Amino acid sequence: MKLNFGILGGGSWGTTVASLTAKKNNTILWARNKNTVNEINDKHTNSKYLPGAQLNKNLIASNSIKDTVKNADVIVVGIPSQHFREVLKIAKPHIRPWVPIVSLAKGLELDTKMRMTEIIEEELPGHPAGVLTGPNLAKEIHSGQAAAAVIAMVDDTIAKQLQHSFSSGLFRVYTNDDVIGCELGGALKNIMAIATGMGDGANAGDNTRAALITRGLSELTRLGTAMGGKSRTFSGLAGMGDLVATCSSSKSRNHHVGFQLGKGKSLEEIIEEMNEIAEGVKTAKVVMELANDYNVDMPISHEVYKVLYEGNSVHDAFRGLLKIESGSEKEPG
Ligand SMILES: NC(=O)C1=CN([C@@H]2O[C@H](COP(=O)(O)OP(=O)(O)OC[C@H]3O[C@@H](n4cnc5c(N)ncnc54)[C@H](O)[C@@H]3O)[C@@H](O)[C@H]2O)C=CC1
Ligand SMILES: O=C(CO)COP(=O)(O)O
Repeated sequence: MKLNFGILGGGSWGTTVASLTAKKNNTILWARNKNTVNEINDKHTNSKYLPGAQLNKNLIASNSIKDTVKNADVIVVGIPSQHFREVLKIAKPHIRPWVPIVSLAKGLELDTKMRMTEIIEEELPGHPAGVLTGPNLAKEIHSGQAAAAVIAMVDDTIAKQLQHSFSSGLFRVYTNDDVIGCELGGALKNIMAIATGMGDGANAGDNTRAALITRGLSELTRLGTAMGGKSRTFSGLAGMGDLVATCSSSKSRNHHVGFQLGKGKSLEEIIEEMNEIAEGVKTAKVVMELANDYNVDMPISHEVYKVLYEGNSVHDAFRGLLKIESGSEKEPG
């Protein structure tokens, strides 16, 4: 069945998902920048966020949130986490009742520590809220490389319908009913990508990267399960899958931030030079508070936090991690 998709956010991931859904659904993409809207409609490109990528010709872009959402059967939100709520509030009066809302964002709200589906439930009670997540580096999807994702919704019937609507050719979508686990997997792995980026930038080596990914997985599983996620989710696409892709890819913006820190640049310089969002920078702050709230040990995230916000160097971070006594792999930590 052909659905009407209303997608909010004309950055690299919102545009990519819109181009995918436009293959077999009616899709309108809202971007706040008029030039981006005109470029997508006239040339089928978004050169600011996806240089060189050719978008599906059926994709329509709009500068009006109202026109984007008013007839939509599904709303997809590709706005970075710290601005997610403000855009949802503007869209809210124009969204039809009971329409499912799917988040693409991989972060947590700073002031409230909330996940994006919690924000959806708070702002739009009664609307089924879900997340599309997994190892999905936008630029690879545009170059026609295969990828797998997860649509997580509590309601399995809606999840299956959306699975069909989001799937296309080389983009394979699985379902999961663990919204909390899937959402946390996506948000927490960004901090680990900063950590492996730091190691790569400082030439720490492949063994170090593997150790960080593996211990990072147990760290994010520990917090994720304490917060209500299912441990199995963290070994799936939304957990280990995304962790491996992001922690080992120079295409990841979070890895890029870590890499540049490893090369000795300051966070301010790195952010200044970037055109895109690296969610892990802000998520690291929220995660320190959550680790405290849930009494969970998060040594890697803590070292990343100290480099980002307390003036520690990347070498201090590695020294800090090496000082921690190695436990047993049999224990959950
Ligand atoms: N790019 C990727 O490969 C993937 C990104 N994600 C997630 O998707 C979310 C969106 O990221 P990207 O599209 O990559 O970011 P981006 O940095 O490419 O673009 C961000 C978009 O949000 C818009 N935006 C920012 N602040 C806004 C505001 N206050 N009001 C309205 N629009 C605003 C910008 O204009 C831009 O269109 C993030 O949470 C990211 O972690 C998830 C999977 C893959
Ligand atoms: O989440 C992503 C791929 O799955 C994108 O990662 P970055 O935001 O680090 O580029």
